Amino acid sequence: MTEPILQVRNLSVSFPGKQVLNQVGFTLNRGRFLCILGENGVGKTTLIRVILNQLKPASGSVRFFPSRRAVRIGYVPQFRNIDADYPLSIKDFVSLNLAKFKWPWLTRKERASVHQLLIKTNLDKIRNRPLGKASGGEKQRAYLAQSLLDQPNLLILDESTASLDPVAKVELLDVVKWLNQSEQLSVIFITHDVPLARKYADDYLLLTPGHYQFGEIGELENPNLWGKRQHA
Ligand SMILES: Nc1ncnc2c1ncn2[C@@H]1O[C@H](COP(=O)(O)OP(=O)(O)OP(=O)(O)O)[C@@H](O)[C@H]1O
Repeated sequence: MTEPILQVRNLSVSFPGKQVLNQVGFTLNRGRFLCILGENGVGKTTLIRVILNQLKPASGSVRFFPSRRAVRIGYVPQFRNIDADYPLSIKDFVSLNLAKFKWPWLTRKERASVHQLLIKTNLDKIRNRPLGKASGGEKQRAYLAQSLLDQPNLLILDESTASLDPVAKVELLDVVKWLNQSEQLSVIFITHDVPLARKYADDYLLLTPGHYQFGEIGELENPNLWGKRQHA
């Protein structure tokens, strides 16, 4: 086992009239791929918001190792469609997050790092295509490339494969898994897709109302994520 990068302990979150997370705890070790599973409304996004320090928990703690400063977090959101007439090329979209305070153009070093990211995410051949004309999977890989610009060591994918077709899901997650293994990138992947979690994750955190399970993915019994909703 490697050392931890993130440790969550006894985390509870309540909204008016509703407890969402109850004493949740888990450890993400460096270079591990963790998937967070759970039915709609159980608190997956809430947990991520606490980890990103956007929400204060009622109790419990979130610790980063060796320090908060040493952990750079990349975030890939849920798929959002982009208008077909969105004009920026894939390359320019990926470069958007570079802080261009002084010069509007990219330095040689910045161009090289964007170039590398386009190769890593299999977008280099279509780098000049307008993002609006790209497929759903290509758009999502462009978000992934953009999130990698700051060289994160923790990547959070927030239902990023939802609404992609099976081939596009695999293309995205193959890149993430390759980065996870070759660069020791730690990954948190929120998904409803249990087979996909089994294919890519090392560890799982299953949130259920009032409870949770955490362990290695091989120990996960088939959760009925939809049972409650279907019978409600
Ligand atoms: N700011 C808020 N104020 C009040 N209730 C909230 C707030 N944020 C989230 N909730 C509620 O907390 C619960 C958990 O929401 P959350 O978005 O974390 O669930 P989730 O597991 O990510 O769901 P999904 O799979 O549908 O995205 C939901 O019932 C939601 O309505």
